Amino acid sequence: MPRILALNPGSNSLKFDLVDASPDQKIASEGRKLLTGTVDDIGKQTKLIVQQDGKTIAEQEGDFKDFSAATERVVDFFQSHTEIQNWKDLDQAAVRVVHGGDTFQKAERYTREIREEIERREEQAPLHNANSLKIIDVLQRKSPDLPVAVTFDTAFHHTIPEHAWRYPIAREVADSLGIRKFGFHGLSHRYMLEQYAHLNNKQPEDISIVTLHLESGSSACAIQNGKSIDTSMGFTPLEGLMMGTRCGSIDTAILPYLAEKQKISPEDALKILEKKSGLLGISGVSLDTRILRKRDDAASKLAIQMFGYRVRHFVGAYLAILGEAEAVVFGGGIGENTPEVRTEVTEGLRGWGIAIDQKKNEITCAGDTHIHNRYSTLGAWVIHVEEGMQLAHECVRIS
Ligand SMILES: Nc1ncnc2c1ncn2[C@@H]1O[C@H](COP(=O)(O)OP(=O)(O)O)[C@@H](O)[C@H]1O
Ligand SMILES: CC(=O)OP(=O)(O)O
Ligand SMILES: [Mg+2]
Repeated sequence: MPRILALNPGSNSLKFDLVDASPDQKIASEGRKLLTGTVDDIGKQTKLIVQQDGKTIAEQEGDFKDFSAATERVVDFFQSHTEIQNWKDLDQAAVRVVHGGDTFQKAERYTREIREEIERREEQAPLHNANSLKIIDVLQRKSPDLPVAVTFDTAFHHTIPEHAWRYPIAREVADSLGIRKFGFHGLSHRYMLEQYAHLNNKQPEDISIVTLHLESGSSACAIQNGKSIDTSMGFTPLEGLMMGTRCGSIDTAILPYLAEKQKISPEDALKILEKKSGLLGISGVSLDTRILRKRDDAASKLAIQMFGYRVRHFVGAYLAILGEAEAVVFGGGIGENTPEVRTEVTEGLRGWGIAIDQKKNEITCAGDTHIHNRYSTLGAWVIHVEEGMQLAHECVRIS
């Protein structure tokens, strides 16, 4: 089986997985994850952590000032731990790219032309696209013969119909500037769909569900008959749900008002919405629900309550858009590990038929499971999203 190093630059972290994946496998979870690792809080003095079968096998402190420095250390780790992984046995690197616009519908072999497309979208994904290129540059410098493939968050959403991807703003202006909804986190929404179908012995094309990718960056997706028909992120990954540091959807008139009143540029005003808002901005403490859920102060409680409220708002909208749906699926660091958020979301959906088994909801489950009880007519599931396995799955087919 081809051995793939999957690299996933998030807004805040670099995640990586070493995966054996077969071009014949039907879904990502059929692959085998050999190692997994993260460098969290890039830009700070932080740690590279590598795990094998749930056990930490390496922990290295360092100054990971950017994604290039983090990737260097990841490659160094693999090249120096030949007992775990002989670098020469590696068949491919698979790199997540957040913004591929409407150009890409599947994974691609990395080329100069692909690089230009990624660069063209940098402005619209300022926390992401440039970092994918930094990763690729380091890989190509340190290992020039290693084939590199890329896959795009936007690809899964190319099925969204025009009435949903078009913003209700002047057509000529929007079309001349390419302003439209693209949607992101496609790897994760596709993973949740295919895993849900697998667990329920169904084909993805027979599934209509709402998937929720909830972590530092968060988004919801309405999936009808196996296709994305709407998603909460838009032209950029700022729209939609409240996130770790991003505000999500707000009145657009706030941006110029903020700039004028604070005597700052629109770019600096945007930075407040991108980096100083969300869970961090409301709690004043942290973007991390692991910290917030243990705190008793009103601001931390409000942050979690608002986060859940806004997720519920989108779930309600997407159930209405779908007309018929069989489940709501929670995934991502927050979706998988924060029962308070799942309660906040599902309590309000009792009228739609969701009935939760509170015990199941409280325990952090290791595997994928449903958290509804037997009276529930709408399912509620927690699926542990493996974006790295999905990356490997999508890229192995082009090698
Ligand atoms: N065990 C946990 N308990 C509660 N919240 C968690 C846990 N793990 C992760 N989270 C939440 O998920 C966020 C990070 O998610 P993570 O999956 O590491 O990805 P990313 O950096 O891509 O957003 C954290 O900031 C925190 O809010
Ligand atoms: C698109 C996006 O916001 O990605 P992430 O959640 O990995 O930062
Ligand atoms: Mg992420």
